[in-house]
Amino acid sequence: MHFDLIVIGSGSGNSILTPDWQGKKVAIVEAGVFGGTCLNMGCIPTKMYVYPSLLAWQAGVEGPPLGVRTRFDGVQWAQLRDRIFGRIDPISAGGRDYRANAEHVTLIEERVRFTGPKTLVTDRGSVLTAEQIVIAAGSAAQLPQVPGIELPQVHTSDTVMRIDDLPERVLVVGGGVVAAEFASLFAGFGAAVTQLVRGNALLRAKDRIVSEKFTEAARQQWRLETGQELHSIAASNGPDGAGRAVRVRTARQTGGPGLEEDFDLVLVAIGRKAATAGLDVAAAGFDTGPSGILLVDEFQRVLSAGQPVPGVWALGDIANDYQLKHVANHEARIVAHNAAHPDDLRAANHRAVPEAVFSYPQIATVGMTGTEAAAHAAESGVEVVEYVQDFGGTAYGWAMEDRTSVAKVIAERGSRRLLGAHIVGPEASMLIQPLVQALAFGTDLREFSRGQYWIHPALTEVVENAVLGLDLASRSDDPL
Ligand SMILES: Cc1cc2nc3c(=O)[nH]c(=O)nc-3n(C[C@H](O)[C@H](O)[C@H](O)COP(=O)(O)OP(=O)(O)OC[C@H]3O[C@@H](n4cnc5c(N)ncnc54)[C@H](O)[C@@H]3O)c2cc1C
Ligand SMILES: NC(=O)c1ccc[n+]([C@@H]2O[C@H](COP(=O)([O-])OP(=O)(O)OC[C@H]3O[C@@H](n4cnc5c(N)ncnc54)[C@H](O)[C@@H]3O)[C@@H](O)[C@H]2O)c1
Repeated sequence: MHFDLIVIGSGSGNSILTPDWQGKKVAIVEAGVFGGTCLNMGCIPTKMYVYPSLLAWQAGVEGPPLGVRTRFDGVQWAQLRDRIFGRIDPISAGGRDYRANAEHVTLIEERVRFTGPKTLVTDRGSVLTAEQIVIAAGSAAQLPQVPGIELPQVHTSDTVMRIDDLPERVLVVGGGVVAAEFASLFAGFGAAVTQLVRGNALLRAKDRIVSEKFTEAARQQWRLETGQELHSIAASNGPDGAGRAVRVRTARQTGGPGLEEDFDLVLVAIGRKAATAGLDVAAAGFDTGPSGILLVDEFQRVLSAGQPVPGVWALGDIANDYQLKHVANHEARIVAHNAAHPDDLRAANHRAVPEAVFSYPQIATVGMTGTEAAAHAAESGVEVVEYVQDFGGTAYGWAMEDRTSVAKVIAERGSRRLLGAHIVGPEASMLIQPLVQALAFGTDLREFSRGQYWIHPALTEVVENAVLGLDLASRSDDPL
């Protein structure tokens, strides 16, 4: 079968099919659930669990110290799950039906792999060719190769949100973003959570203040086991793993005995890998980077031996290491334009990519970490300044009786431009947005802090004061 356009992947790839393709022959290939990761097993269901779990956590933990008699009385997990997927599943099914019934679109529900730069073969052996191909096949959760990993009590984020009951004892393996969100939400609902990490801190890729603050908060909310690796998992209740619990053994990095303990559920969250191997992109001769992503140029054209392959585009988790939905969506908008207007190419913009972790506490970051800013200063000779503002030092922070949350900002002194921002605390994902804007548009931070009103006594005063706290005066007679 020959097409004008084939899109592989129905996550952000689904949005490539703009009215520009009306009347053309288009195929969309989806081997899994229509709508991709974010809708079905990623951003959306996780946040639909995180929000009620946060309410539970606040009722149990935040109310009483403020003098309010709140308490958490338990969660009706199955009801919550059914509400979440009762909303999501029809959206996925509706999206699928819309494409399946569109006259100019062929929906191919099979796994495909490349046999040449513009030739694909499906699992059942159909050969597909196209004038243009958009690769939006995303990434997949990784599993460690340890005995027992196939037991039904072992989950990744793909399956864990569909379970029937809140487990009593949860082991979360990994120290990244997925682990942070699930450890928080399970603990918020009252499960006994143990988190197992190889290193000695969580979210280690982030700015030091984020990693330190979150590691400290995690220790207070659940049990954190550091310096250990998963060694094996076995059914603890019956030889076939059909029993309720599993016996987990860990190996200590420093030697010596690890844990040997029963858990009702193990969630493995040790990273996601671009889906390039399953697509056999090597057969097409496409370039891949160290993490396995497809290499693309600024117009999202796939590279082969360093050169763009005409008419082959890639976007989202398969083509960048951010692994974020807003990045996949941005790249999809770029590809949608470029594939339809090859003589008027637009470049993708990856300048100020923010990320939020919807854990307790919430985290949001944008731009350089302190370490990256120090390297930037050493390389360029510019003076870099940073300031950490406690939430507790602002009026709303007093209202919240907050004693742990912080906003750290990093800037260039001479140019008064923001380099990075890192927030750990309530509403971090929203508080970061004015700083994302300042970074994206290169706003002069004096203008940023003094050229606009900041609502008093809103929590945004944390951001205002963080920027005011930076020593941006280039001379002593040049204060903010
Ligand atoms: C638990 C979790 C929570 C997340 N939360 C957030 C969040 O809060 N905010 C955020 O910004 N990001 C979040 N993300 C990341 C976000 O989900 C991804 O960055 C985004 O979904 C990537 O979109 P994509 O279109 O590149 O890929 P996907 O949406 O994964 O789509 C790729 C599709 O391609 C299909 N496919 C793959 N290979 C083949 C093949 N060979 N043949 C046919 N079809 C194939 C797959 O079945 C899949 O449906 C989260 C991820 C996870 C796992
Ligand atoms: N709120 C959000 O935006 C959000 C939420 C969830 C997921 N995501 C995206 O999904 C992606 C995947 O998340 P993730 O948490 O799985 O990956 P991650 O890269 O954030 O973290 C992986 C963790 O697993 C550890 N690890 C790696 N191999 C291991 C092994 N063999 N044994 C034990 N630990 C090991 C790493 O040291 C790291 O701590 C992220 O890159 C993120 O961008 C985003």
